[in-house]
Amino acid sequence: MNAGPGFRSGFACIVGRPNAGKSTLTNAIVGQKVAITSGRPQTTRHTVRGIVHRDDAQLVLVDTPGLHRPRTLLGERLNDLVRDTLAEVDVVVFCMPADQRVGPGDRYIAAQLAELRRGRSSTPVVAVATKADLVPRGRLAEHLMAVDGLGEWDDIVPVSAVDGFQVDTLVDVLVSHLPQGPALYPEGELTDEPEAVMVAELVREAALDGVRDELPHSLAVVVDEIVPREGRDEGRPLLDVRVHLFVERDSQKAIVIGKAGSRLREVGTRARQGIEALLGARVFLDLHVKVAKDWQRDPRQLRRLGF
Ligand SMILES: Nc1nc2c(ncn2[C@@H]2O[C@H](COP(=O)(O)OP(=O)(O)OP(=O)(O)O)[C@@H](O)[C@H]2O)c(=O)[nH]1
Repeated sequence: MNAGPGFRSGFACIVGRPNAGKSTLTNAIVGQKVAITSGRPQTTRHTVRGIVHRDDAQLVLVDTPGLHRPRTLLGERLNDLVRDTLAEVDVVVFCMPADQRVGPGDRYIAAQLAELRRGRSSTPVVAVATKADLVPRGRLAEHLMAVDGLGEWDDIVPVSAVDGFQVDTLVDVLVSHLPQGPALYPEGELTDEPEAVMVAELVREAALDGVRDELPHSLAVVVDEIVPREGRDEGRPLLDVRVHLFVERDSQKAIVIGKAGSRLREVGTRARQGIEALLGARVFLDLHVKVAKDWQRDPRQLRRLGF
C-alpha cells in the first residue's frame, strides 16, 4: 500500500551546525548507511537523501550541508542552496547535540529558521536534541530547556542515533507534519537499493580527492544503472555500472577529466575497487562527465540529480 486515504508523504530536511550528528541521524532513520559520517566537521558537503517507507507514509530525507555563517562567496552560495532547500521541504529537523551547550552557531541557524517561517513558507520545525546517550538525564533536561528557549518549535524530541533512543518517535513526529498524498517514490527505492547511493558516494569521493578546493560543492554524481552483463558465467558475474558526474563549468570538467583523460581513469580505478568490494562482483565502470550549469540553484535539477 502506498496511497489511499490518510497516507502521508513529503520531504524532511535535516539542519544543524557541523558535527551535530545530522548524517548519523539520517542513517538511523533510514536504517541504511547512506550518508558518509566522520568526526571531522563539515564532511557532509552535499545533500544525501534517504527514504523511509511505511504502510501509512513515505518520508524523504534530505541531509543538508552544515549550515554555517557565510564567510566566502562559496559559503553564501551554499547557504542559498540550503535556504532554497528549506523552503521546499515539508518539515525541517534542527539538530542540536546534547553534549554541547547551545551556542552562537545554533542561534545563527535558529535565526535563519525564524526568518524562513516569517517568509512565504510556514514550514514546521522540529528541534532535536541529538547524542542524548552522551549526557546524564539532568543535563539532557537542561539542554531541552535551552533548546526550548531558542525559538518556536513545533516539537522537541531528544534522540540518540547510536543506541536508537526515540528514533522511531522522531519519525512519527515528522510523519505527522507531512501533507496527505500518495508516495513520491516507488516502494523499495533507496532502502532496498542503497547500493546506488553508496556507489555514487564512492565515485564522488574519488573524483574530489586532491581537488576539493577547486570543485568542492560543484560536483554531483548520478548512478544511471547497475546491470549484470548478459552472457556471463553465473559464478563470475560482471556488473555494468554507468555513472554521470555533473559539474557546473567547462573548467571543472577539465579538472575532473585531466590531461587526455588521465585523471578520470585514476578516479575510475579507485572508485571501481570500492564498488567491487561493496557489490561483491567484478565491475565495469563507465564514467561520463557533463556540465550542468547552475544546477545548484535549480530545485528541479537538484532533485533529478538525486539531491
Ligand atoms: N554518542 C553519539 N555520537 C553520535 C551520535 N550521533 C552522531 N554522533 C557522532 O558525532 C560525530 C558527528 O556526527 P555526524 O553525523 O557526522 O555529524 P554531521 O552533523 O552530519 O556533521 P557535518 O557533516 O560536519 O555537518 C560522529 O563522530 C558521530 O559518530 C549519537 O547519537 N550518539
